[in-house]
Amino acid sequence: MQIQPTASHFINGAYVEDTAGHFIDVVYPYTGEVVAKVHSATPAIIEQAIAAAKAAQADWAARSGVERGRILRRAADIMRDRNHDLSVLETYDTGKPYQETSVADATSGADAFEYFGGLAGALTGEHIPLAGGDFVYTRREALGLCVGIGAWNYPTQIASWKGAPALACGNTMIFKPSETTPLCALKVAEILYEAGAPAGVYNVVQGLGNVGASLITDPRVAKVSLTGSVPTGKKVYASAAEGLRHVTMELGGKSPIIIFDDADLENAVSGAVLGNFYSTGQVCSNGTRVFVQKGIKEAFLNRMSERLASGVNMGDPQDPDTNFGPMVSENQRSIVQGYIEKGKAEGARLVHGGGTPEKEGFFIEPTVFADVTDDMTIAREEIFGPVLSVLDFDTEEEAIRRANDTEFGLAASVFTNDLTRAHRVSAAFEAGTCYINTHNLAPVEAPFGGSKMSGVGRENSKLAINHYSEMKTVYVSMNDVEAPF
Ligand SMILES: NC(=O)c1ccc[n+]([C@@H]2O[C@H](COP(=O)([O-])OP(=O)(O)OC[C@H]3O[C@@H](n4cnc5c(N)ncnc54)[C@H](O)[C@@H]3O)[C@@H](O)[C@H]2O)c1
Ligand SMILES: O=CCc1c[nH]cn1
Repeated sequence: MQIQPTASHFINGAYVEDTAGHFIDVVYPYTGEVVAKVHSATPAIIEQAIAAAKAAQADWAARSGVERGRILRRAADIMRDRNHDLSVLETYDTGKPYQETSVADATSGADAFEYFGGLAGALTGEHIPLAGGDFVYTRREALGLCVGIGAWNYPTQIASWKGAPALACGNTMIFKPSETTPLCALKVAEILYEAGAPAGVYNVVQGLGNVGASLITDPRVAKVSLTGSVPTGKKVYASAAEGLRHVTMELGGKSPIIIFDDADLENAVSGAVLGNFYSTGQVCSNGTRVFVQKGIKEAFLNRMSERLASGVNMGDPQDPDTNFGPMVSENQRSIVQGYIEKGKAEGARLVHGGGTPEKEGFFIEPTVFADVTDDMTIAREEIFGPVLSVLDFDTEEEAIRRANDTEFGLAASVFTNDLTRAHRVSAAFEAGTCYINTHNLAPVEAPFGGSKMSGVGRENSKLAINHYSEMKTVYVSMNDVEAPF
């Protein structure tokens, strides 16, 4: 399988290159080897992409929703047919195990194109009757040229979650992947074009933050959707505000999982595993502050340690038996190591892991701390790695107050067998995406996004349509015009 892309950028239906742009190395996190190289976009490439996406938009929006939807659904079918190759590529790009990528990445992207492809033909305005026979009708219209900017943890999913609703509504898109994982979005662009999306409708340009910044300040751009960290979100939101552009901000988190004494222990451990160690802990909605009620705490810690000791298979991410891969980069591994050292220094009790195995690749062991207090750095800052912190509590009121005591508000979950408590706690959470007796699922049918500093707007579900379109009001008079003079 070829890992090196045909060229760095995909613009106007073709791969394009400008070797004047500096090199970005694509490093395979399992071996540390450079497996591909792309060039960062030059000002000429950025201009080419903006001009192409702008020129393509009117014709794309003028097509019927059914036609746009058919193309998106065809793209979904191609993605599913190529799931194996796309998953292998996702694993090279990120280091996530093929066991995960083969069920969670291209499949999630295909779900987005299928779902929004299905909705495209059903997008309508409404008719509003008024006094005297006058009426208003509304037209749901595309915003225009949208820019998507991605993080490195889910490159195919992010490129698709932004592209699918944008294109369904009649917008065109320029997507800039993370410089750490530049490969997968190119495949999404290639597939959309093959499925029948006209040239210029979905484009990909490579680069670091400066390329993203140039895209979002161009007056031809109507909207920016970022998936990234809170510090980047603040900068991008501020730049977008200069031009009063629409925004979606999918940012970081420090989400709580609350486990009550009456919870099913095995399910609670499974939820905490999913919420801390899936994708080697590199998931935005991870529940890294695990509040465990005192009566179940020791049983929870024992079972978690047993499951980690017997269940984790760390190794070659392309091996389908591997279920725990390396961190995405050496830099991310050293950030996580720094947090583990802080956890120890600030007095948390290391219950499991904490080390870096003697093997090639940017591996770090799944790590569990107990006796974590609310003021410790590992309980306050997003780590974005496989580090689970257990904090114990006595009462429901206390757990909710402490769970909400964070600037973030991405996700939250509660594990209990008490039905009314489950809904009461979910209502009290200050978070955009809540779970009862599970964690971290993100089906395309459900809104996904954050409250507080974790973001603005929602991806997925019918709500995403509102973030990629706007309503035009048309007032129709059926009467003579009354004027004062
Ligand atoms: N809420 C979500 O849905 C979600 C999903 C995945 C990841 N994330 C978050 O993403 C972060 C990890 O990803 P990361 O390290 O790639 O994030 P990051 O903020 O460093 O970078 C994200 C993207 O923004 C670009 N960028 C950086 N500075 C920019 C600027 N000034 N203008 C425009 N673009 C700029 C980067 O090149 C990259 O493509 C974590 O905080 C994680 O929680 C959130
Ligand atoms: O990384 C954040 C988005 C996500 C959550 N679950 C799967 N993808």
